[in-house]
Amino acid sequence: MKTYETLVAEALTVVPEILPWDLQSRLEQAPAPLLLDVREPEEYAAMHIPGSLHAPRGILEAAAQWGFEETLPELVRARDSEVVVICRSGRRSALAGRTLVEMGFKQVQSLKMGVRGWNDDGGALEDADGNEVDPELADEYFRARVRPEQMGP
Ligand SMILES: O=S(=O)([O-])[S-]
Repeated sequence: MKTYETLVAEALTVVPEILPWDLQSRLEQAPAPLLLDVREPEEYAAMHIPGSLHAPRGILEAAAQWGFEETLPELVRARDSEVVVICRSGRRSALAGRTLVEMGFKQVQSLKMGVRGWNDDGGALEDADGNEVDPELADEYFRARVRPEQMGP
């Protein structure tokens, strides 16, 4: 049996990470990498990095291939170029990144610390209407809320 942590650690052996401040500088150079947010729809709607494409992990494989209702042409076309996968804290993005690597994507990176780290580093976030999100509200939104019964025996 593998734990969540083990699965993420294994994924990170094939998916390099990029730090938020390095992504900020990377975005200043052309061509910019494709930013792919794989969080759930309500998470993306609440706040995301401006310009990021959204493909929840649950539909990632179909989004990354031609011929499906979920196909995202921009993502399929990025197979040979840089893709930075994004989630809240950098775990789901590692797992999703591994899937993309297995599907033949050549330059996949995972945003270390996710949108949470991006916000901590002063990166801009916007909501579903394109309004800028207050960094302090974002900080509160990203705070982990693990209930006692979720901690296990
Ligand atoms: O999976 S996660 O890093 O977004 S909490």
